[in-house]
Amino acid sequence: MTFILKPQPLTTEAFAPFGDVVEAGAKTAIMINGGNTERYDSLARVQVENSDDYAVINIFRAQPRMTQYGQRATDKRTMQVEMMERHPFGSQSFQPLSGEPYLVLVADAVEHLKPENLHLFLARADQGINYHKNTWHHPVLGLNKVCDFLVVDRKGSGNNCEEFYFDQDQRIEIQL
Ligand SMILES: NC(=O)N[C@@H](O)C(=O)O
Ligand code: NI
Repeated sequence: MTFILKPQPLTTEAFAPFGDVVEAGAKTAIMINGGNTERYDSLARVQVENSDDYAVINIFRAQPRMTQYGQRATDKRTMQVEMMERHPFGSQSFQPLSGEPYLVLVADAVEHLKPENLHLFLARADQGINYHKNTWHHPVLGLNKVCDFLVVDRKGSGNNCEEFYFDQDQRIEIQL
């Protein structure tokens, strides 16, 4: 039996158990620079675990996964979900740079993931996300074309990436 995942719109409220939505207008702006600029302040915090950890700024260039999984006869686009990961020592944020929507797949904070623990969101091109420390998520999911993301996450000692693989006989599909 295949477990089908359909995306819901990304909103601050729906995503709150997993992290923050980083978008202008999510909060009232502070006028700065003599009224020239709106500052949407502290939309998210960079979480690091240890005193000698530090935050880094990266760019991820993500290949579109849905296209990689080809087109069905019904012209639905599909992708199989095989694994999830989490970062126990820090948050991880993704801000799209390519003007494209993208998918965000997260899961409830349980140790043995089941398909029903998964939650799929469709993010607009003007919405970023910040996974809180230890939030289960799928590696970045570009949608329509190669997409760049500005990524802020934690650097430091220890293994900051824990993976969970679903049983091979458990087929889980994203369908659009
Ligand atoms: N591995 C890595 O840096 N990327 C993942 O953490 C991801 O969420 O895409
Ligand atoms: Ni990650």
